Amino acid sequence: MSTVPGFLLDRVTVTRGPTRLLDGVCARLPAGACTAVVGPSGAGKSTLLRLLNRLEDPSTGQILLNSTPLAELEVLALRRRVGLVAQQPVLLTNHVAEELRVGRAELTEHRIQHLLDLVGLPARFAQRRTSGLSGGEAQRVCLARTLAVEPEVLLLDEPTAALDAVTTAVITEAARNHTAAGGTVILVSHDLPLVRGIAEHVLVLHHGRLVAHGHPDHIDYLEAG
Ligand SMILES: Nc1ncnc2c1ncn2[C@@H]1O[C@H](COP(=O)(O)OP(=O)(O)OP(=O)(O)O)[C@@H](O)[C@H]1O
Repeated sequence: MSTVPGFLLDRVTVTRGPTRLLDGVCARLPAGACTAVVGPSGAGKSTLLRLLNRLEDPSTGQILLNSTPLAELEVLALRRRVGLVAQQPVLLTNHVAEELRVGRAELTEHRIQHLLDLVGLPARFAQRRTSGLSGGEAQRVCLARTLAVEPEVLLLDEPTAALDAVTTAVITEAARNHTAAGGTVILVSHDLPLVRGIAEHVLVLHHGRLVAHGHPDHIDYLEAG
């Protein structure tokens, strides 16, 4: 097998009972770029994303990261390299500063201030209780918590769905900054203007199958949106 930077999906199938959520998907998700995964509801987009940090495993086929099978990597170590920002923010602690230290206990005050700044939250938010945050603020804290671990890959699962314009702009900027710094972004989104704005590469799924891939300018699915 040749060395392929980024993820390589090799005939990946995911079955649940009689249902094929993904069906023989072969794809490359290049390192250092933003790849968007698009397609209609139920196409298997979130399932694909969840495979990339092993929240799920393929039923058959395999996934390689920089030519190493994910199955050979220790799961927690993989999740530090491949950070997920989910559609619904899930906060795990009572205070924002504590939340940012979930994956990196030694985070300094200075670094916490920097992370809050990156996600457009004022410094005083470090002392805020997580229970009082708005949906957009909670999503930005989740993004900061993921960035705190400095993952090489950022998985964004519908991160801007039903959020305010400021939060959407912050997440878009974070995705751009991540690839500009050499990192990899995999974005699942129904927001086709967002996809056109930040993705260099698009995968189109339909009924669990990869039906098109390439540059956003050459993807009919984006034109229809
Ligand atoms: N555990 C499961 N058992 C059976 N079917 C499942 C299971 N998990 C997901 N599905 C189904 O698999 C299909 C793919 O789900 P997935 O969440 O990956 O789609 P999606 O493309 O992300 O959809 P959306 O855009 O609506 O979020 C859906 O039809 C879903 O209902």
